[in-house]
Amino acid sequence: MIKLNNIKKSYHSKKGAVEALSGIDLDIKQGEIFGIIGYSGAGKSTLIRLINMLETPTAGSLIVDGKEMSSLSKNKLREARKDIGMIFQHFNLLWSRTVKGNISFPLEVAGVKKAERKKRVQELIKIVGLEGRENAYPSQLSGGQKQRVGIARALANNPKVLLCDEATSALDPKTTNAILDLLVDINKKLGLTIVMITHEMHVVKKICHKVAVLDKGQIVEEGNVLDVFQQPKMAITKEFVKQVTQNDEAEEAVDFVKQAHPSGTIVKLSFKGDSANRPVVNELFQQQLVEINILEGNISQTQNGAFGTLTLLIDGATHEVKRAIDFIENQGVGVEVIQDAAQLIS
Ligand SMILES: Nc1ncnc2c1ncn2[C@@H]1O[C@H](COP(=O)(O)OP(=O)(O)OP(=O)(O)O)[C@@H](O)[C@H]1O
Repeated sequence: MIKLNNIKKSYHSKKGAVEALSGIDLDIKQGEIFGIIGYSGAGKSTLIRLINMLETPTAGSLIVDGKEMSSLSKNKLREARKDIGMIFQHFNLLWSRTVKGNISFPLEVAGVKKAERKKRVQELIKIVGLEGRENAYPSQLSGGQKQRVGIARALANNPKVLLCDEATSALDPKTTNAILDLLVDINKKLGLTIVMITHEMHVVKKICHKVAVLDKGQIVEEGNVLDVFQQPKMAITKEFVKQVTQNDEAEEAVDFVKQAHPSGTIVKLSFKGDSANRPVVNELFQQQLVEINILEGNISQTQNGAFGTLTLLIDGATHEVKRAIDFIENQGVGVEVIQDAAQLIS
């Protein structure tokens, strides 16, 4: 649905040229929710604004729904943009228009007749859950409701792609989750391709199928969300993953146990997909060949399945500890030895 091939973008400022994007390749498939994560200044806004040609690339090819965007005439580009909706961090609503009026606006611009417009606005209000708020002005709405208006407006002309520019960054965690649930719902019901830029890994974890990590104008890592969470390769990706997996209190507890039980073996298990649902530890308990203490654990749900970690203190004869770890690994569970009292790794 969206293909970027060696896309570059430079800005010229008084201080000289700034290369915001230096050779981006991306292939976003129809119906995917694709997250692009990066810190401030990484080039996220530039990248997302390129997809609907609010910015023009300095070099490279950009194909959306089979069309090379940079070679379209003004009229053709206007047409192509109808297939690409966009929502923003600060909603960008028209403050003098009601909810109805805001949602109706892109339909008016597209020349849709009044009766049809009215019907479509009602449909959109239902999709985004704003029934009863049709006549309210933006100043009378909560942040979440404002973003719902933004979403309805972006969907008005039945786009194929929805671009989300830090769409939940101005919202509290509960409202963020409600808006993310709505986006997943829309993706499923309408088969819409969604591209989100964000600096929050929670957003990626909750709704994206794939993720690309943007750093200094380059994609440094990309993949299926579950794979990236379980095996982040680059240091920057590890930092982002920690945003949702790090539990400082649990780490302190593990440090305490390490000192208190220097003769125990501590292992961190990582579960992914199906292995997260297997009663591996229960089976070890039942075998009664080693002593097991659970030190910490967590599980997260992504659009590609569950992943989680469990830290165990295992005590017993060396060969039994080794057997227990082999057993765990044979169940498709990752094992990282944190304290190697049984000298498993020689
Ligand atoms: N219009 C512009 N003129 C000059 N430089 C620009 C312009 N827009 C962006 N830049 C520069 O390009 C780089 C990437 O900016 P961009 O806004 O795309 O990053 P970002 O990841 O979206 O960051 P943020 O989250 O802070 O908006 C930055 O160095 C920025 O200063």
